[in-house]
Parts: sequence; structure tokens; C-alpha cells
Amino acid sequence: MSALILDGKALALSRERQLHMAVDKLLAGGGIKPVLATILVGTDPASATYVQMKVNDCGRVGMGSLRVDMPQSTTTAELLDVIDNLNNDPQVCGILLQHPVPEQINERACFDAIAIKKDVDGVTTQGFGLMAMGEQAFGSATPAGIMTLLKHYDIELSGKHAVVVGRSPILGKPMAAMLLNANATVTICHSRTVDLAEQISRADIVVGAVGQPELIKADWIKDDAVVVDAGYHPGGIGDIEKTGLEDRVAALTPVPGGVGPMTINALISQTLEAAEREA
Ligand SMILES: Nc1nc2c(c(=O)[nH]1)N[C@@H](CN(C=O)c1ccc(C(=O)N[C@@H](CCC(=O)O)C(=O)O)cc1)CN2
Repeated sequence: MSALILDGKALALSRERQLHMAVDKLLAGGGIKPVLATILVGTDPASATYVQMKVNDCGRVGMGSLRVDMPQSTTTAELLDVIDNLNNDPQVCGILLQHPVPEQINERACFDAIAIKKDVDGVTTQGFGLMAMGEQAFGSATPAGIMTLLKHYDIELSGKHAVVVGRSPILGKPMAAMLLNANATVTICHSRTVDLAEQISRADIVVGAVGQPELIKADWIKDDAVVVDAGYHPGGIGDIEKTGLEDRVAALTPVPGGVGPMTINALISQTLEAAEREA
């Protein structure tokens, strides 16, 4: 058996074309141009690359972007001030604060300062709570992108046992809530789970969201499982070791070209939705 490859790159590309048409329709109907404000604090090269990818994506679908780049020495108060200005800017539909921020900044306070209607990256506590309760809110971009990918490939979630490895506020926790809302039975594991191999061996769906290169070993994963890797490490390595998996699992996301492109696509798509609500 050869695994179904969950091709996030191809899906994101085809959804970009649909997004461009939707943006044109919104503008033709007199709606406001969707504008995403991006905030990058500091000099981390990977973060700078991801922000540039988001800005490029906005351009490709006919949306606007407003870039705010702040120095490494930025304080929480300075960042809160910028967020407040963007919250009150009627031209800005969505706000993205790139994670991680330098350690002197209270990241949670800054995420939570983003107005809920502009939280298109799904990072606020309020947005998380609403989403977890099954209420309307923008989902955190990476898990929202994963859900879109799984839906596109008709991956059955209801009644399946999903094991999410990772418990971060913007990835593991919202991923678990979204899978639970889709009627999966969810186990959350993390770097201190003592019987990780055993937990994973029971999973129908494995989500690697722990941020450690190949922490999850291929031989822990059962035949016919669905394997979703949300890790990106240098050299095209994810959180899940892939050796031999392609021949025995049901489906698998590649790294690169799987979850990453769907993360940005979810952010862009939610920015359009925010603009449509303003229309
Ligand atoms: N505020 C946020 N910060 C961060 C998020 C997020 O969703 N919101 N996610 C990650 C990083 N990230 C987006 O910000 C991201 C990472 C990777 C990719 C991606 O498309 N990767 C490509 C490979 C790219 C390369 O060649 O370097 C792939 O997997 O195919 C997109 C977005 C942390 N911060």
C-alpha cells in the first residue's frame, strides 16, 4: 500500500485562486479591500521569512498588507501601543503578531490585546475559548489549515482516536479542541508524556505538534494511521520520523509542502472572511 499524500502545497495553490476570485467579488460589490497587518518583532530569520511569505500571499490573492517591523529591544508597552493603533485602524481587517516574540515581551498579553474581530490568526484567549465551545471564532491558523486539509481529502475523524503530540497555545491545544469538535476521541501528549510510544501506537490519527525534530518514531505508528506533521526543522525534517511510513500508513503530510502552506492559507482565508463581515 502506498500512502495518500496530503498535498498542502497543491491545495493552498488551488484555494489561492478561489480566494482571488472572492476578493475581486467583494471589491466589485463595494466591499472594503481586505488588509492584513503583520507585526514582526526582532531579527529571527525564520520569522522574517514566514512574515514575508504571508505578505507575498496577500499580494497574490489581491489583498493588501501593512507591515510593521519592530526592533529586538521592543517592550510590551510599545507592542501593545502598536496593536491598539491597528485595532483602531478601519483599513486593517486582520492582525498577525508573528510568534515567537523576544523574551522580554509578555506575548500572551499582546496576543490578547488583538481585537477579537481582527484575530484572523486565532491567537487570543477569547477566540480559543469560543472555538473550543463550538462558537464562531477564527481558528488558530495551523490547526485550522490542518482541518481544511483533512476535510479536502475526506479523512474520517468521527469516532477515530487522534493523538496530538504538543500542547502549545497556538498549535497543540487548539488542534485537540478542533479534532474533539469533529467528534474524534482525543489524547494530548507532550514532551513529558512517559508512555509516548504506547499512546501513539493506539492512534488512528497522529499529529506531530511538539517542535522537536523526529521526536515521534516511525515504528511507533500503526499501519493504516493518518499522519499529520506540523513540525518544520532545518533540512526538511518534521516532528515525525518518516522512514518506511509511506508503504504502510493510510495518509501522510509531507514536510515541506504539507501543513506549512495550509497555515498561511488559513490566515489569508480568515482575513478575507473578516473583511466580508465588515462589508
Ligand atoms: N502568529 C503566528 N506565529 C507562528 C505561526 C502561526 O501560525 N502564527 N506558525 C509558525 C510559523 N509559520 C507561520 O507563521 C509557518 C511556518 C512554515 C510555513 C511553511 O509554509 N513552510 C514550508 C517550508 C518553508 C521553507 O522552505 O522554509 C513548508 O512546510 O512547506 C508556513 C508558516 C510559528 N509562528
